[in-house]
Amino acid sequence: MPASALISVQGLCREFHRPRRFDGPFGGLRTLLTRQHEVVRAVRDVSFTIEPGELVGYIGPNGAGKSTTIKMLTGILVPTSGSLEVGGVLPWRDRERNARQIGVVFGQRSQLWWDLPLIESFRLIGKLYDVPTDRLRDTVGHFTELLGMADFLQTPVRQLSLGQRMRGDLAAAMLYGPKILYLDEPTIGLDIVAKERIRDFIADLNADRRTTVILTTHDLGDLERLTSRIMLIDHGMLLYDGSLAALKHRYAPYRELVVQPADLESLQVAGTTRSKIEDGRVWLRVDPDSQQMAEVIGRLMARYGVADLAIVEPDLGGVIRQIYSDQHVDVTAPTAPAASGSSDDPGSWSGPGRSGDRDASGDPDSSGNPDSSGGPDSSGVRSKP
Ligand SMILES: Nc1ncnc2c1ncn2[C@@H]1O[C@H](COP(=O)(O)OP(=O)(O)OP(=O)(O)O)[C@@H](O)[C@H]1O
Repeated sequence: MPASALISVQGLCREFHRPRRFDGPFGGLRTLLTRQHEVVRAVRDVSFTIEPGELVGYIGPNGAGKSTTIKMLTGILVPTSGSLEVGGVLPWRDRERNARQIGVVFGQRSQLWWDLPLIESFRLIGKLYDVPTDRLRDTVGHFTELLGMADFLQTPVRQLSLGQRMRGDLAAAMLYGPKILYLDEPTIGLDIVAKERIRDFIADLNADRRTTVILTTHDLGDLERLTSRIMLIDHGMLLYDGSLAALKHRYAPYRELVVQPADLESLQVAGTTRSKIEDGRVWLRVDPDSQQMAEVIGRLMARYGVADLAIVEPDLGGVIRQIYSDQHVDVTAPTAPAASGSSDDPGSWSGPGRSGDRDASGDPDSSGNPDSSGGPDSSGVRSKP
């Protein structure tokens, strides 16, 4: 692990065993009688390191393995194999020490006391984490201002709106000054104003306190606003680790000019291809590596009367949709020979490789299988090149 890394994950695997379900007329009965199990490889041979102060977007479609990874990082789940270290601690072995250095916010669940006023939850958390009274008061005051919580500090948590509760959860997770913040869908279900407030708060924490943030989200606005590094997981495998800009460039290596010309039909501009015509406007695709945008615009303006013109960045939503829909992987056994991936700089793409240390361990999670060790992944996988 690099000497400077705060989080180091090597060959991390996590499997779950679940009953095999049969379809068809007697499927239910067969499921019940056969009691066969299948192995779900929720996380397969994932490796990465995160430096102090990074703000990383951990993304992937539903069921990709994001929450399972976060649960291992927070010590809730024991890895089937591989190794992970967070601030010098093995999270699943030393959960208490790990808990002191991390804050966790799950968008769908609250960590606050449901029946207590929000401020009382804060006080309790301060006590649990031995925060000196003065410091707690200052921190609560500061967060109350930043997150606009003054109006509902005395309100029982069960009466808070989703946006208010989320602000409370975020503040609670940071009251004791953890160096790492795990955020699982922190803006889910919020209106645009509430989202912005939460994003600003996260950005400030990262900038002012150098809090390391690992953000799991399906909201592309969160990614655009907050993250420069993206780790993309699908079917349990880390497929991409690199900058957001490189990801866009790989999948949408073009810019678009949106033009409202006087004469729609005759518009032909050298160095561009038409990608769309809608509402009297034409979308012209330009490859910025081979064409100077200024020259293309110059050619366009010289020949045509143009009422309106805009330059459009590649749409991250389209990029991500394309990546997700390109994956063809079966997450469950049986297995087939592996294909290997390759890397790109600055972002790297990877397929499955060999897992790291075998480290089969006991498992507090009822759905896990203590006997299942990971080991080299031999699943049939087609991954991004
Ligand atoms: N306790 C469990 N028992 C059995 N299978 C599980 C368990 N937890 C997760 N899985 C399976 O592991 C895989 C990864 O799930 P995980 O919750 O990590 O995905 P995710 O990327 O967080 O998805 P989402 O975006 O929908 O929250 C899925 O196939 C899921 O069904």
